[in-house]
Parts: sequence; structure tokens; C-alpha cells
Amino acid sequence: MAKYQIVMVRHGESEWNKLNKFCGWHDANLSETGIQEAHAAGKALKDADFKFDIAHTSVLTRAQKTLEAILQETGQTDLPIQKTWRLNERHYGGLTGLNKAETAKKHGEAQVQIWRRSFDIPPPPMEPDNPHYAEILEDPRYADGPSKEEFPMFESLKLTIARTLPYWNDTIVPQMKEGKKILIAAHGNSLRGIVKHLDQMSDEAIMGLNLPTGIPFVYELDENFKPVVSMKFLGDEETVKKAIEAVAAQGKAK
Ligand SMILES: O=C(O)[C@@H](COP(=O)(O)O)OP(=O)(O)O
Repeated sequence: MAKYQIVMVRHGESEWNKLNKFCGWHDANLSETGIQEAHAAGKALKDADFKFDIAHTSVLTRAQKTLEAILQETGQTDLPIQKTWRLNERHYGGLTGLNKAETAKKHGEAQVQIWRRSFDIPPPPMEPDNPHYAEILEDPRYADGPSKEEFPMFESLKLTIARTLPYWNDTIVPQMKEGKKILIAAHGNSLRGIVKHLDQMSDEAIMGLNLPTGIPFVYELDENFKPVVSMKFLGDEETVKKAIEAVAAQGKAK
């Protein structure tokens, strides 16, 4: 029997999703389409009568703006919001700012698939000559963490999970135990990490999972936090399928 319910959503399309660039910790804004997706996500949640007690998001604008639009639609703009770098997108290292299709042309689609979806093979590190190096490292939003030692220069999914899961276990799970209804607005890969954990997916199985932008999904969990209902999208099957396929295709050479 389900005891807990939690809703998660990947932010709406960002300007860099639109340009098909590896984004990671670069702070891209939402595109026009992304803003619309975020409002549509909010409407879908309102139509399904979802109300929340607290929301969690990353420190990146695209996730926060998505959350704002959703809460406008559900009429909960005063909801308490906790922001943490632990829900940030994975750090895409030296790939940050590169076009995914051009990178596939240069290094091959198989290599890009490894960089995008392998569990533990990280992208190359971000070097100081990367145009986004200082912008990310010196961003005042990271003044309270991660520490200098923790600050990533690249992340595989495995490394992303290593910093996201403590937040899930130490902050989100205790709130669920208190009976709080929770919404998480985050990113393709920080959420893939949580999904892998919840569904106990193998390192191979998670490689096949792509999350669409701006479509909320629901988990229902039993008293041991094992899924009774897994990743139920609030959207019609065909739309969700197409959106997932579009994300998977971003790494194809054009
Ligand atoms: O960093 C990025 O480019 C995308 C994910 O890219 P892929 O792993 O799907 O290539 O992150 P998001 O748009 O969810 O913040």
C-alpha cells in the first residue's frame, strides 16, 4: 500500500536545451517554450488537484523559474521553497557550452552517448581556459557550498548521485515521514539519479532513461520508500513518448 507520494519535474526547455548545448552548471534561462511547458506542468498539477507543503529545487534559474510558474498555476506562490546545489544538474565539465550534435560529429555518436548516459564514465574536466570556468566557480550562489574540496570540475551520473542522495535521505525523506507533500523541480540528470535510487535500477538500465522537460511525474512509495507506483507522468502517453525520444536524439550528429 502506498504511504507516501512525491512529485518531480525536470525544468522546462532552457535556452541551452534549445541550442542543443551541454549546459550542466551554466545558468541558462528558460526558453519561451520552456516557460510555456512550466505553466502547462502547473496546470496539469492543478487539474489533478495536487497541493504541496514544501518544494525543493536547485540553485539554477531554469529549475527555479519552472517551480515559480508551476506554483503560480497551482495557486501556491507562498509555498516554502528549499534551494540546494545538491539538486543541480550534473556538472558537464569540459563539454559545457559545446553543441551536442557537433560534438557527436567530432567524437562520434557512441562517445557522446557514453558522456551523456554512462553511469560512471565522466566527461572531461572543465579546465581554466573554458569560457564558463570563472562564471561557475566564482558564482556567489556557491558561497555556502559546495566547499572548495567538493566543488566539481566534472561529474558522471555516479558522482551526481553521490551528492544528490544525501539531500534525498537527510532532508526529503524526513519531511515525507512528517507527512509533507513534496514537489521537486530539478534537472534531467539529478532526477535520473533519484529515479535510479528509488527504482533500484541497474547501472545499465539507467543508461536507457531520458527525462522530458516540463512534464511532472509522480511516485507513490510504501512505508519502506519502495515504489508502489513508479514515474507516472502527468501527460498523455504519446506526448511523453515523443518528448523522451527528442531528448534521446539530442546526441545524434546532424
Ligand atoms: O546539462 C544539460 O545539457 C542537460 C541535460 O543534458 P543531457 O544529459 O540530456 O545531455 O541538463 P538540464 O537541461 O536538465 O539542466
